[in-house]
Amino acid sequence: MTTNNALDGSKIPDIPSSMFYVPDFINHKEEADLLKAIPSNRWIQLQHRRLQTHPSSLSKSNTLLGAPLPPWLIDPIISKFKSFGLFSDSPHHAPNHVLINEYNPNEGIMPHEDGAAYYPIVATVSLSSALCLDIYEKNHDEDQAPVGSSPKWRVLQEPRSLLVTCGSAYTDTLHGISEVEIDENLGPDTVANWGLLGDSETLVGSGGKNVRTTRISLTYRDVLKVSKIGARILGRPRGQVI
Ligand SMILES: O=C(O)CCC(=O)C(=O)O
Ligand SMILES: [Fe+2]
Repeated sequence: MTTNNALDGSKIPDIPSSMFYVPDFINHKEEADLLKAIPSNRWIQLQHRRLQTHPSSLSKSNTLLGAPLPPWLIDPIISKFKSFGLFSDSPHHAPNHVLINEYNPNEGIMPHEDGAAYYPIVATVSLSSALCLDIYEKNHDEDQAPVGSSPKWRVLQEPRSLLVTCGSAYTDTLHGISEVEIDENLGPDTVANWGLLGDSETLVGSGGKNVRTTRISLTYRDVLKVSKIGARILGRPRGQVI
């Protein structure tokens, strides 16, 4: 991945190349504005979290119906990505799709990979609460984490932080969030991005525990296949699109 060196000091050590962690990527006001802008009528309730998709969910053939993202998902976040050179190598040179996940304490997501519908880079902005993202080495035979296996690495995502996953971290690992109320045993030897955290002192003060509150994540991606059918219906001259 090319960036304009802005992420040079943010690479998480030990994890396969590459994951980058940036604390305080957005400020408190930007966080509050985003939380207010998330529409309350777009949530889809899943068993262990709720989810919304912008501009829309992918079709069965992993195609996105081309449409702009809403302005509140573009500014300030995508503008900041540009200043880091993020997505400059991806086919559309910017993310075109955002999943918003909300987890209450005790909720999470099973170990999985994000897969081939997307260019292999995902940028995650966390809001409201910290929690640990667990990273597993992929079992190449089964394309899944061995049942009952424990994570090889843990990444603590603080509110307002950015986590970028690309390259073999995207293709050769799985990620998940455990269904616990408290992330425990957090310290320099157990948290891969410990040295990059914005506030490790509070964690030390609380005996290495993070008591979760409701956390929202915005995951930005570039969907490879985009259908221009919307533009065609609107009557653009033939031959101009696709
Ligand atoms: O909430 C997160 O940080 C991870 C979400 C995730 O893995 C996904 O939406 O694919
Ligand atoms: Fe994921």
